[in-house]
Amino acid sequence: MGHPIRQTPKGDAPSARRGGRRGGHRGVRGGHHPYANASSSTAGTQSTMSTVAALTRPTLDAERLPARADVMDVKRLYSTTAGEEPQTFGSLGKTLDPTLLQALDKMGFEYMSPVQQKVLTQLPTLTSDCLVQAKTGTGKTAAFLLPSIQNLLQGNAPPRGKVGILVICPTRELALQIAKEADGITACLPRKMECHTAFGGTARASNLSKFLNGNPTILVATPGRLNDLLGEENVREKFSHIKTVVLDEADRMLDQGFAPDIHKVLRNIPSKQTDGWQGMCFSATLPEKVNDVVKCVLYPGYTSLSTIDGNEAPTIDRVPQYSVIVPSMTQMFTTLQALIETEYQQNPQDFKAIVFGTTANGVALLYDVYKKALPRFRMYELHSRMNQNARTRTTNEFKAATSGILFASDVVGRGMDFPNVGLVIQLGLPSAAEQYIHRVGRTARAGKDGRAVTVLYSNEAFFVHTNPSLPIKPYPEDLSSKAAQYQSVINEAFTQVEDESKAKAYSAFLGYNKTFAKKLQLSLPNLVAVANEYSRTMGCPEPPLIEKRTIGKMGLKGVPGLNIGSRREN
Ligand SMILES: Nc1ncnc2c1ncn2[C@@H]1O[C@H](COP(=O)(O)OP(=O)(O)OP(=O)(O)O)[C@@H](O)[C@H]1O
Repeated sequence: MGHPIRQTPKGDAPSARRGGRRGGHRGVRGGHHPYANASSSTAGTQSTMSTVAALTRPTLDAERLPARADVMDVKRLYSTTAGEEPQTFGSLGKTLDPTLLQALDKMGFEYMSPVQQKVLTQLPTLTSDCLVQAKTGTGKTAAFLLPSIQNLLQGNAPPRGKVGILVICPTRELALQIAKEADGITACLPRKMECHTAFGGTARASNLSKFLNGNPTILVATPGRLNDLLGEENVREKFSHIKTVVLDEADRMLDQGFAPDIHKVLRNIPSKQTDGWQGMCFSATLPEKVNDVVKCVLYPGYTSLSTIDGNEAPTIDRVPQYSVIVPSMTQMFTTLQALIETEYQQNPQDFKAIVFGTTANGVALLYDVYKKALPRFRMYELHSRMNQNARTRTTNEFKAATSGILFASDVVGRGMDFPNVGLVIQLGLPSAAEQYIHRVGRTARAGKDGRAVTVLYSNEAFFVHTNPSLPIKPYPEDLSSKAAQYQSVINEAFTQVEDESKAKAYSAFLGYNKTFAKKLQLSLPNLVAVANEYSRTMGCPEPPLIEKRTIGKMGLKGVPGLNIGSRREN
């Protein structure tokens, strides 16, 4: 990964709580904290400086200001099924600093969500280690930021220039989103608490220098760039007074893909055993196996909190979930078109949807074709083949959009909060139930309603049967005849899509499905036959060329039906 450590500008606010409680049940360093005790003259100076900073960086400030929540919806949402009203943050008494309460009020956070209430009232202390599970979109971000920030405010702030809270999360987009929420929560402190981000994709040097020369009390980072930076001695020194380490999307951060990176990070910051920092792990999905691996950040005896009943699927109850099973690859694109049209006709007002594809190149192709086939919608694409600027721009645009369709890969499958998405479509086999659940969670957030539809071809249909706890029902309408009517529209759209885009999608399709060939009950020649059917559906007269080396890497050497050759020479 490549990219920035970015400094967060934000405004300062008037009042401060003096002194404050001292927390910590084990060896947390105490000491003066710079946020709650600013004298009025210091606070005044800071305030003026921040105002200047804010004025000179208006765009950045606007980008990072959290939107106000819809209080009425949230009150209904956070009520218990027994009809009990949720508690307000104000009812917590002295648990939270008045400046944090003031900021929450500004953000429109009046009532605690169930996970926030559990964390703030049921943890033995705000610095206790915890493993926390709560459904998607129910406010886990504030649930880990509030106690960790409060801890700094009650006498445990690190010295100036040092990192106090490290949040590690899987994607760049999520890092920015978490940082924005941290900015919101700390917006009313008398003295600015800087939140920096570190993630791949943009200039390293300038951002590193901002981090080193700044005062990054909070750092939100993705593991790759964080490790890259931790290779530098002066960066490691910044972590000498770390108080809290949060793993957001903990099951993802500790799975095979990320775990080595996390372990490397942990080797480069003070040891938990000797330093006693607080560990917090949060996710909507915490499969059993996570319990074996969380010990790298949590002490034995850590507190487990969950807002999900034992056998319940961690998807939001308000989301009706459907599957559409398509008999063959040839109907995939027409069925998606019919589905979008049908859903739109049912809910035309502010139609805002996300369509997840299985691979980045597959998503790019979907975007290319539906831009032509569904011109009435504003289309967006978001995947790892785009540069970071384009990714950030699209993220911000789609967050702000009242309607439109985002074609996305899993870079935004977890954690991302796109307000008012009313429909999530998944096209192709989700790699695991957890991935399915997180994608569904991009809708019905913060009290809003939503629907989710998964479109699978027949060999992929096992996904529904092998995950019986997921409340997926057959789609209430047979879309086949409607789909057939869109054949010419799709064919025409494909004539306008570049061959290169088709070839990349074809290759990605082969690579992705090869890893699931057994589950799909496809022999390798049959897998290639399905991929070739996919390419014919895209209007390719013959299967796109695929390099010998790529075939070898995919483990498809010698499999009949492939068109071996180099696209570059042609
Ligand atoms: N107490 C609250 N009152 C009003 N809105 C809230 C409250 N807490 C969180 N929100 C809003 O709810 C939305 C979802 O919150 P958040 O992104 O933290 O959910 P999450 O549980 O982390 O979701 P995911 O599992 O997808 O990561 C955000 O827009 C957030 O600003």
